Amino acid sequence: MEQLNKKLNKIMVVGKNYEMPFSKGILARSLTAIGMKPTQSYKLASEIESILKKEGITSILMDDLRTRVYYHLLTKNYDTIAEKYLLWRNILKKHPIIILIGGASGVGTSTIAFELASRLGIPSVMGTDSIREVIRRSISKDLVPVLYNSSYDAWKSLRLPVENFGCDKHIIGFERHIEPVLIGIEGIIDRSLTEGSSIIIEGTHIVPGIMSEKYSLMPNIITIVLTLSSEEMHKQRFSARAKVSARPMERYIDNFKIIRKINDYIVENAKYQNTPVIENISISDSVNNVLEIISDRFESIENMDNE
Ligand SMILES: Nc1ncnc2c1ncn2[C@@H]1O[C@H](COP(=O)(O)OP(=O)(O)O)[C@@H](O)[C@H]1O
Ligand SMILES: O=C(O)[C@@H](COP(=O)(O)O)OP(=O)(O)O
Repeated sequence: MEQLNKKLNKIMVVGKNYEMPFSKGILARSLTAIGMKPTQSYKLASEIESILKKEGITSILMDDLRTRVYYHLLTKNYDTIAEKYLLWRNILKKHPIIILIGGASGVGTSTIAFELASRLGIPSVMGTDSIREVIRRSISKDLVPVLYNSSYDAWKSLRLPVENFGCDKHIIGFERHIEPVLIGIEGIIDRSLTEGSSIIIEGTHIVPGIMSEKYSLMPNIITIVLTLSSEEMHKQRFSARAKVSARPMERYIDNFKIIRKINDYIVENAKYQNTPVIENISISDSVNNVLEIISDRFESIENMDNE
């Protein structure tokens, strides 16, 4: 095998449970995640690859690769980045990180989730609309009709006449709609914690304060809410999405007032729960904001070891 790797000029990176070919892209993204400019990250990753090849290495342990990256950063005078790199790698290695990204339809939860996953090397991203689809298969429409609507038109399936609801019927519909989905979300979180694997769960069904309280006490479960204060910008996101997916914008524009109400409701809950709220105007600013929030949690995540 080693001979073959040499012939193919391939370097295998060996982790605890898996091995994969060395990728400059993956290494560069992990450096970008801690604040290095993409061009510098890629240059550094290329330098490390050249050194490994020059030394005739065909297989390297993940831990050894980390150490090499750390020292290479030091030799290039990236001292702060080197320390940050070590800290991030140690945290991600020792603890599963569960990132929950909530926000009304169209504010950008899936976009930010995928971007974050790529930067952090988190292998799983799960949309709450997919979780909802699974739950739909196990709960009949007759039993929970609101589950079969979208978040913004669930109110149409409320059984009692709408005037019987003291509160806002759209919000009651939304709350009833997300409730069964929470069972699935919590199941996935529990499974990830038991397996020790990191995951990002995103979608409109993530509402601060509505999930079981035990999760808010775990520092490695990080909830973030995205919003757009500008209604105009929010509307434009639906048309942008319609251009690249099979989701027509009309449905969302027709229900826009209710979607905005859901946005305000999620943001209000977030503020009440001290959950960070990010204005998702620029993708890179939003991602950097989330990365900062995660690194602010490092100390408490590390302390989990001592409890
Ligand atoms: N920060 C951003 N800047 C510009 N466009 C964005 C940004 N975030 C998301 N988008 C775009 O907006 C649309 C809706 O985003 P999406 O992630 O599908 O929303 P959600 O998952 O919250 O419904 C997509 O076309 C996406 O590419
Ligand atoms: O229920 C909802 O608000 C959206 C959630 O999906 P995102 O827009 O958040 O991806 O799903 P829909 O039923 O419109 O397919």
